Amino acid sequence: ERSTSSFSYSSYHTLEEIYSWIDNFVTEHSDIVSKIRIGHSFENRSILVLKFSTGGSQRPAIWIDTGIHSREWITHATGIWTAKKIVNAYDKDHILTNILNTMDIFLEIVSNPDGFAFTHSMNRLWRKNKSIRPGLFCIGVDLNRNWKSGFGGNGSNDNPCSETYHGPAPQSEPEVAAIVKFITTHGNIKALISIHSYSQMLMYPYGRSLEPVSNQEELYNLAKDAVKALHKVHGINYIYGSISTTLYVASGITVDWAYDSGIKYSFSFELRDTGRYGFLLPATQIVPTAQETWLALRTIMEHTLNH
Ligand SMILES: O=C(CO)C[C@@H](Cc1ccccc1)C(=O)O
Ligand SMILES: [Zn+2]
Repeated sequence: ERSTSSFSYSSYHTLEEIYSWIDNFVTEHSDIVSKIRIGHSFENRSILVLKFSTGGSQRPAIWIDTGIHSREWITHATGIWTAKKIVNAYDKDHILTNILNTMDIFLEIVSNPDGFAFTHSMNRLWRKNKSIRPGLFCIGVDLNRNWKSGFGGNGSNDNPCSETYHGPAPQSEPEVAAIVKFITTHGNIKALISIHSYSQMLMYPYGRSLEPVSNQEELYNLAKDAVKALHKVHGINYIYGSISTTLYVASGITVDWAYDSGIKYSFSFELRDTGRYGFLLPATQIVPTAQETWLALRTIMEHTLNH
């Protein structure tokens, strides 16, 4: 369709529908949003990032990614709703306006396009990307285990048939390499937020070890404030803490790499629910989930702006 006005923010969408929404959205809000192609997937789909900017150049920025695990459909849907919220809130919500008057926001909605297409066509519960390699008879690498930091450690698997297969080498996957290249080249990313589902958790590094990060106290208190803001909207409870102590040890993960690259405000969300529907969260919960998540995101972005 020609415009986003007929797009339903309370439904799940296919890859094609999301990519055409992105084009319409950028056209309709070209004063504040632009589209950047940061690379391509294993099956040669474009990897797209939305840039929200009110001026300047190379401003300090916030990175948000959703959909790195393709079956976590609530995360892409939340990313789309959040994009719309940002353009609607600018000049109306004073906290978001302050953020965007100083910082840029980068949002990658479909971080694993091949896996996402596969969840629509063949296997709704597919998690990994779709890379194949000679001699291996299982498909896909877990894109949340393919990062350099702690690569190959506990909580990742060297078996290509495993759901947490880390791949042959750090950043071996084009979907990960594209983000690393973008963030490293940009050089001024101050916060990274990688969004998963489900479990209702807000976590920070490290995943690879139980060792606390240097600013653990600050991240703990920020997570507490963010979770409190989230709870106010629909009464949903989140737990929070470091990944390894709150969930389990996981190595080669996005937020450990970000933190070790100097991004001191690195967080991972696990959105709704706690297991009743799991990855099959009903579409009726998309908007409520996105609304509450926005308050937590804004809290983290505001803190980043002020520190
Ligand atoms: O996706 C998950 C649910 O599908 C759980 C996530 C938990 C996690 C999230 C962020 C960092 C490390 C682990 C995972 O194992 O990669
Ligand atoms: Zn996940």
